[in-house]
Amino acid sequence: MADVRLDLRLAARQLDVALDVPDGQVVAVLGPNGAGKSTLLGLLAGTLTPTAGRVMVGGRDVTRLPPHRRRVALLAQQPLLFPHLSVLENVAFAPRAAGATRTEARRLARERLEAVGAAELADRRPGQLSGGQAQRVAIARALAADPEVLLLDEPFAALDVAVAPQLRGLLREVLEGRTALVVTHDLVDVVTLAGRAVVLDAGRVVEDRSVRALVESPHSRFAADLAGRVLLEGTLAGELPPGLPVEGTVRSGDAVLVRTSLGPVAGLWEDDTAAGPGVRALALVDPAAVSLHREVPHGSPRNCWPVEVEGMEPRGGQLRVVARALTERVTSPEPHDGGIRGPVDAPEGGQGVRLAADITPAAAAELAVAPGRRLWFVVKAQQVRVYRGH
Ligand SMILES: Nc1ncnc2c1ncn2[C@@H]1O[C@H](COP(=O)(O)OP(=O)(O)OP(=O)(O)O)[C@@H](O)[C@H]1O
Repeated sequence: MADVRLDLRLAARQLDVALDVPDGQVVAVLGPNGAGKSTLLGLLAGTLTPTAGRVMVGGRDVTRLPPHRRRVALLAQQPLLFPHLSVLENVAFAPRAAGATRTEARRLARERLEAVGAAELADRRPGQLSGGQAQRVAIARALAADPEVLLLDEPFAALDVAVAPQLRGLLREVLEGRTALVVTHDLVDVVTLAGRAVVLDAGRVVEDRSVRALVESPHSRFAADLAGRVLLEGTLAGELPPGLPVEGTVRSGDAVLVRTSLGPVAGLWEDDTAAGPGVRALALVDPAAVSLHREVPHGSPRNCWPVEVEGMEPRGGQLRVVARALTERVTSPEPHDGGIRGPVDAPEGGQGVRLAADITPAAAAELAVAPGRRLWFVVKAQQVRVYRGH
C-alpha cells in the first residue's frame, strides 16, 4: 500500500483539486452530478491527463505514466470483463501483463477468486454471470493487479439492491488497510466503507472531514441532503429573542437567531467556538423534529414556516413530506416565551427553499397532505442545531 498526494487541474472540466490520502485510508468522494468525481478518478487512474499538477503514489510521481504502470486499479460501475475470456483468464490478465508466468498468473487468479467467494465461477464466461457475480470477479481482477491504490466508481450502482449488501461486506474486507477512493451517492457506502469524506462541487473540494463529522454537522447542502437533513445558511443575528439571557458573544448551548433567506431561524449554538453577530452560521434541521400544522401553534420558541407541499416518500415507518417555503414567516407570538414575534416577511429568495418533515402516515392522512396543499412546518428552536459556517 501507499499514500496518494495529488494536486491537479484539468481546465476543460474546470477541475482543481488538491488532496493527500495517507497510506491505508479509505476516502469517500461525494458530490452532485457533474461535480468532477469521475474526472478525479480518471486523472488518478491515468485515463485522463491533467492540464497541470501531479499525482504521487507512495512517493512516486505517476503523473505521466500510463494506467497499467501506476499500480492504481479502477473498479468501475460496470465490471467491464473481457467477454471472450473465461473468468480465470480475466483475473489472470493483470498479473500476466505485469510479467508473471502463465502458471503463476493462474495460481494468483485462483487465490483472488477464492478470496472474493467466486472460485467456482473460474471456468465461466462473463456472459454467464449475474451482475453481482460479475462484480465479484471484477474485484478479484482489480486485486490481482496488486495495486497500491484502489479506485471505486459507484461499485454497486448497477447492482440489484438484494445483492449490494453482500458485496458491500466483501468490499469492506477488501478495503481494510488499503488506500482507496470510493465515488458514491449512497450514504450506506459512505458509512460502511470510508472513514473520511471529501465533497466536490463544480470541480472544487467544498468539504473534507471525517464521515462522522460530515453527517453530524454538514457544511454543504449536498452533505446535508446525504445525511437526510435540511441546512439553512446565514449569519448570526445581532438581536436575540426577548427574555433570553444572551448578549453579544454566543457560546455553546446558547439560544441564537440566524438570518437566513427564510428569515430569522431560532436555534441553539452548538459549536466549540464562541461567536458574535455577523458570524457565518449554519442551521441544521432534522426532518424528524419538524411537525405539520394547519394553523400556527402557540407555546415554546418555535420556527414556523408556511409551506406548499411538493410530495411525499416513505422513510422507515414514516412519511417524508417535502415542501417549498412560501414568503411570509411567523413564529409563536407570545412575547414571554422568547419566540420571534410575527408575522415577519421573509427576505427575497426565501420562497422556494426546500424543507422536509417526517410524520406518521396517520398524521399525513389527518392533515390530508398532498402536493399543492399549504400547511405550516414547525420546529422548536431547541431542536435546531446551529454551528459556524465557512
Ligand atoms: N467525456 C467528457 N468530455 C467533456 N466533458 C466531460 C466529459 N465527462 C464529463 N465532463 C464534464 O466534466 C465535469 C465533471 O464531470 P464528472 O463526470 O467528473 O462528474 P461526476 O461528479 O462524476 O458526476 P456524476 O455524479 O454525474 O457521475 C462536468 O462538467 C461534465 O459535464
